[in-house]
Amino acid sequence: MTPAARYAAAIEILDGFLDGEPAEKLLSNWARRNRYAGSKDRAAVRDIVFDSLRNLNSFAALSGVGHGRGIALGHCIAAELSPEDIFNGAGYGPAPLQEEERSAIEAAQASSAEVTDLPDWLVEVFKSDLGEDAQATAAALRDRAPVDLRVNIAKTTPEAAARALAMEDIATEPVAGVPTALRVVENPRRVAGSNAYQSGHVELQDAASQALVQMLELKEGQTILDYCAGGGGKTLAMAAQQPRARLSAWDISQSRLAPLEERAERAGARVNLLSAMPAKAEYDLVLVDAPCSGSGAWRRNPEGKWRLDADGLDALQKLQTEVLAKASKCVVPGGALAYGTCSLLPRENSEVVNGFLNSHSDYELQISRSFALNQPGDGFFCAIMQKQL
Ligand SMILES: C[S@@+](CC[C@H](N)C(=O)[O-])C[C@H]1O[C@@H](n2cnc3c(N)ncnc32)[C@H](O)[C@@H]1O
Repeated sequence: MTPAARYAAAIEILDGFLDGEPAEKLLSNWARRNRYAGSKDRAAVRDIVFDSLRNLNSFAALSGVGHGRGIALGHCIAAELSPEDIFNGAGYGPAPLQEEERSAIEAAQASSAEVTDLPDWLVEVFKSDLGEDAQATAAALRDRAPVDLRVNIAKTTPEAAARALAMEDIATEPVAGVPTALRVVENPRRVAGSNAYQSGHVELQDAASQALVQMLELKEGQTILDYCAGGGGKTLAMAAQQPRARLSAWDISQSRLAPLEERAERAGARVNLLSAMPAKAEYDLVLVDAPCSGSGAWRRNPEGKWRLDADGLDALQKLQTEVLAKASKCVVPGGALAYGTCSLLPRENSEVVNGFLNSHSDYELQISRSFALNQPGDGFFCAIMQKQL
C-alpha cells in the first residue's frame, strides 16, 4: 500500500470511531475486508489510528478540518508530511484537497489556541484531581507508551533474557529501579513470535505493574489471593517473584480468568483458579487490582479517554469501594490488603483507600505510592493496608 492508501484506510477507521464503533473492531474488520494489506500495512494503519486517538483534538486543531479526514490531515501535518503529497487522489489515497480545506489548514496553522487531548468534562476532572500537574499529565498521554517486558525470574535472569532477545534482533535496556523489567528499544513487534516469549522467559508487562508487585514484598509460604486477577498479569508476576507462595486467583469474569491456566503453565507457575467467589478470611495477602478508568494506561488504550463519561467514572469509584470491602473479608488477622489501579486520579486511588480506612477501623495504612507516567511506565497506584491481629 502507498502511504496515501494507508491514510485513506485510517480515515475510514477514524470515521467509524467518531460514529461510536470500537477502534479494535474497526481495524480487524478493515484487515478482513482488505486481505491484500500485509503486516507492515496493517501496522502502519494501526499506528496512524492510535496516534490520532491519542492526539484527537490536537490533530483536528492542526488541520481545522472535521471528521476522520481532518484528524488524518492533522496527523500528516504533525508527521511533517506534505498534505498535498498524501491528499491528492493518487494511488488509492484520500481525495484531493479542496480549496476550503487549504484555507482551513492555513488558518489553523496561524492559531495559537491551546488544545488538550481530553474531552472537556475530563479536563475539569484532571484539574481538580491533579492540580498543577493536570496539563503536563494530559500532554504526556499523547505519546506512545514504551513496550516493557517482565523477565520470568523463576526461569531465567534479566541478563540472559536480554541476550536471548538480542539474538532475535530485539534490543532491550534495563529499567531503573525495576530489576525484572526490560524495555524494548528495537523491534517490539517481534516479541510475541520470539523464542524467549514462547518459552515463558518473558511476558509483556508494563514496568509500573512490575514495580507494584515488588512493593508487596512476598514471602515464602504466604497464602495470596489475586482478587481481580483478570488474565493474570499480576498473578504471574507474583508467582515469579515468590515461587514458594501459595497463589489463588479470582475474577468476577470467569472468561477473563480462563486463559490464566495456559499462561501459568507456559510460565511454569502454580496457581489455584477459583470458580466460586472467595469470602472467608484465609489469605495472608489479598491483592485488589481494581477495575478502573485505566487513565494511567491511556497511551496504550487512548480510546478509553474518549469513551469514559462522568457517570461511568462515578460508577467505577463505587465499584472500587465495594470490591475493596468484599476482598477485605478474605484477609486473615495480621494479614495485608493491597489496593492497586492503573489510574492517575486520586478519586480512584487515595480517596477510595481513605474511604475504606474510615469505615474499617481494623485496617491501617502501611504504605501508598502513586506512580506518575514514565516513573517508570504507565500511571499506577498502590496502597498496602495491614489488618489488626
Ligand atoms: C484492572 S483489571 C485486572 C487486571 C489483572 N490483574 C492483570 O494484571 O492483568 C480488573 C479486573 O477486575 C475484575 N472485576 C470487576 N469487578 C469485580 C468484582 N466484583 N470482583 C472481582 N473481580 C472484579 C474485572 O473483571 C477485571 O478483570
